[in-house]
Amino acid sequence: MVDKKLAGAGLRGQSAGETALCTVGKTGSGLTYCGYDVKDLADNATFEEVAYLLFNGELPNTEQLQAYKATLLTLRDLPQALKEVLKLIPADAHPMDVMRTGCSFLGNLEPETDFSMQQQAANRLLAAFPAIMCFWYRYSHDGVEIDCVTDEDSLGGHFLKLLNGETPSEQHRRVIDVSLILYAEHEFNASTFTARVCASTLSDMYSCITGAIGSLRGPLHGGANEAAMDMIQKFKSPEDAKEQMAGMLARKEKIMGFGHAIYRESDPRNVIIKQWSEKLAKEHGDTSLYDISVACEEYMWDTKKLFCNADFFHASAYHFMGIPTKLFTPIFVCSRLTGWAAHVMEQRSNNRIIRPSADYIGSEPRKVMPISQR
Ligand SMILES: CC(=O)SCCNC(=O)CCNC(=O)[C@H](O)C(C)(C)COP(=O)(O)OP(=O)(O)OC[C@H]1O[C@@H](n2cnc3c(N)ncnc32)[C@H](O)[C@@H]1OP(=O)(O)O
Ligand SMILES: O=C([O-])CC(=O)C(=O)O
Repeated sequence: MVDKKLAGAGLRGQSAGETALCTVGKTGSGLTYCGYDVKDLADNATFEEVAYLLFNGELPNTEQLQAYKATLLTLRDLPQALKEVLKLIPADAHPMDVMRTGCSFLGNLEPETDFSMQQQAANRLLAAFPAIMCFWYRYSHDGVEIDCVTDEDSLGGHFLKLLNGETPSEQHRRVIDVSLILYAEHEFNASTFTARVCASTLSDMYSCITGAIGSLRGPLHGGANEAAMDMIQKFKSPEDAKEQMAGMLARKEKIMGFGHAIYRESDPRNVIIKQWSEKLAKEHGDTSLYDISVACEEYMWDTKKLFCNADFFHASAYHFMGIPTKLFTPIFVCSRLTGWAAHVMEQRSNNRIIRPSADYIGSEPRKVMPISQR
């Protein structure tokens, strides 16, 4: 993994602090959580183990994992007042706005009044996010008030069961788990940095996470998985994809799901989710969307040396699992909450308010003229 040459706008290449949580573009496949390669974790761990790792710095043993999952299990249901708020949000609302409101409102009901409650607040959001997303979605789209408690052992399985009302297959449970692992943490990305800036003012956990959701929402960040889906669905065939992408590039449009602020040659998460997308395509019985995605990948590399980031093959993978496109970025929230909260805790453990300087490019000093003379 070669480092991208980093310089210029967007604070690129400037260190904005220290972290023990993650490296991006440095060693191994290019992404590590607390020293573990993301591929190793995706192959050999579950999302709950990764959440525990990010919060504690070490992977859990069997007893610790069982205890952690048992804690999360008790925190999955939503307070009635939050359900009532979610019922007020219309079906055409942006689901990331729903997540933002859900997070913020829970912070009103169960505020983090003291930093000794930080792990509790993080656990609560981790356990409740799938229900916040699915309760709103099923109520606003199908008029169904779902039960927010399921017998699914994992958070990924819990989400799929809340969404579909039926027990997910082993393969779907595994894919969603891998996806949650891949999205969990990524150093000082825009949304995590938002959370850390907020934490540096000694604000509460819910405010930090609400702000981070707002940053993740944009199509240059987490919103790209949804935008990639909208794009590939418009392509009729691999040949059509290449033709249309040529037009987009000629018009200087950004191709969503490609490129990265740090990686230069590849995003290590892509190869993992791409393999799962291929498996799911075969299970689905129609591989055309996967074939179109592969054509996009080849075309972008051949013409622009741009590679798929984590978001691109997530689009087809989620689609093959029957997940509505509008829920793609909220799933990212359910996962990245672990990284965000771990960064908030790390910031608090050695805090100085984050307050950079700016290069002034405005007017020279001048006097206020009376309004009648302007
Ligand atoms: C999980 C995540 O958040 S991963 C990121 C998800 N976001 C996307 O997929 C959105 C599409 N991608 C992008 O907009 C960008 O690649 C970003 C925001 C991810 C990174 O931005 P930067 O670090 O500024 O990109 P970078 O410096 O590599 O850009 C180099 C050139 O490639 C172009 N470029 C980069 N990505 C793309 C793209 N996806 N489509 C078309 N052109 C692109 C840039 O416009 C730039 O061209 P220029 O020099 O003529 O201005
Ligand atoms: O690191 C970034 O800039 C964006 C990204 O891939 C992530 O947050 O997962």
